[in-house]
Amino acid sequence: MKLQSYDELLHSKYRLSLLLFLALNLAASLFCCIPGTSLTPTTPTLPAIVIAISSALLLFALFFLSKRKLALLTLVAFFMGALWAWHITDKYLRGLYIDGVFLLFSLITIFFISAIALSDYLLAFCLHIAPASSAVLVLDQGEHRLLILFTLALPLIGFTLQHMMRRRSDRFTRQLVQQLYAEKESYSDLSMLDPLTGLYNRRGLKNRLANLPGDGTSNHFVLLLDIDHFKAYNDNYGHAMGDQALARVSVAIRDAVRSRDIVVRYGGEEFLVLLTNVDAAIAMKLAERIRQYVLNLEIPHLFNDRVATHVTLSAGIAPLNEAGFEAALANADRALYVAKHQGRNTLLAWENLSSARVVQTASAR
Ligand SMILES: Nc1nc2c(ncn2[C@@H]2O[C@H](COP(=O)(O)OP(=O)(O)OP(=O)(O)O)[C@@H](O)[C@H]2O)c(=O)[nH]1
Repeated sequence: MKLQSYDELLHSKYRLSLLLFLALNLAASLFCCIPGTSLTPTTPTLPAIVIAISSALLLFALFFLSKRKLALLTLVAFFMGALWAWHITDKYLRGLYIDGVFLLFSLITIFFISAIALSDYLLAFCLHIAPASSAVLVLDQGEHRLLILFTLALPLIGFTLQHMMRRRSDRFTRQLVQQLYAEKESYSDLSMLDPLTGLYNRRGLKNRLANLPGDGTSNHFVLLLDIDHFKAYNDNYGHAMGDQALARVSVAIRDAVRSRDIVVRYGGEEFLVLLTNVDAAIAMKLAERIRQYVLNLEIPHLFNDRVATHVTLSAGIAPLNEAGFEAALANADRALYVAKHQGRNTLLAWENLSSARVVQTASAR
């Protein structure tokens, strides 16, 4: 789950609470308005009618007009609470309910609506019950003060505690989602990197290829590089030294190209560089710079058979065109193959294969 979807979940919870709150207010106010359903045959009060109409209109608006988050709950809760207080006062002052049952019944109805719909929103909960509770306390004139206070205090304390617990668990869930998301990101980054060299692996290359910048007309080049006689290096200097040499060569390759070029450890001692948005001349210059940087490392390799006394590499380069990446890779591979056979420590362009012109041969042989 993304943080965004967690926020969407909270948003839909908010929306549902608002809908439920309005529906309960509508039902309760209709109960007060419809003749024969009320406790006494009096005409409906104006606030009850206003509650019914405004609840119905808001419900309609929320259902059909907007899916956006409208921060209405607190405002609507207070508005409805004030109307219910007015309704209770109006009815009570008509003198039909003098035994206190009406006040308690009204109070419990308001609490019921709040408890069902607003239990997650403490401010809205308090604002909804406050006007009616104050009205009931004033109208009762102290006759059932203890009973009313008990009816008020018990749910209020209960809901405050419940609200605090829910806030804690919401915070915890949000942190958890955030943490999981961050870990997922870093795992997916790690899975795209080669642990020895820190360069992209094939999975990383695939990912970068999928998000390659440019509009399709850009000039990209695939450069394939292979360390010369690396088996002999391993055999003579040991695998650990071989690893060190690979790491140093990787740094040299990375240093030789631009930050927008994509450097990949393509196989054991084979590297791939995707030179992006570059013309052929610059691509050749960058490729040659890699060859030179690796030579300049002066990693001793006395078994680099007739090539040099240091670690060297050979390279093939080919343009990435409409034929696609696999075709460019195959072309670069062919050029690399020929470069190896032409003596190694050599850079060969695929276009020059027919004439087998060596662009740069070993200057430091
Ligand atoms: N130390 C080390 N060696 C590796 C690693 N991956 C591949 N190799 C070695 O690289 C060597 C590649 O040898 P070959 O494919 O025969 O090629 P080469 O000896 O470089 O000869 P040419 O490519 O023809 O110049 C093998 O000995 C592999 O064991 C690695 O991660 N660490």
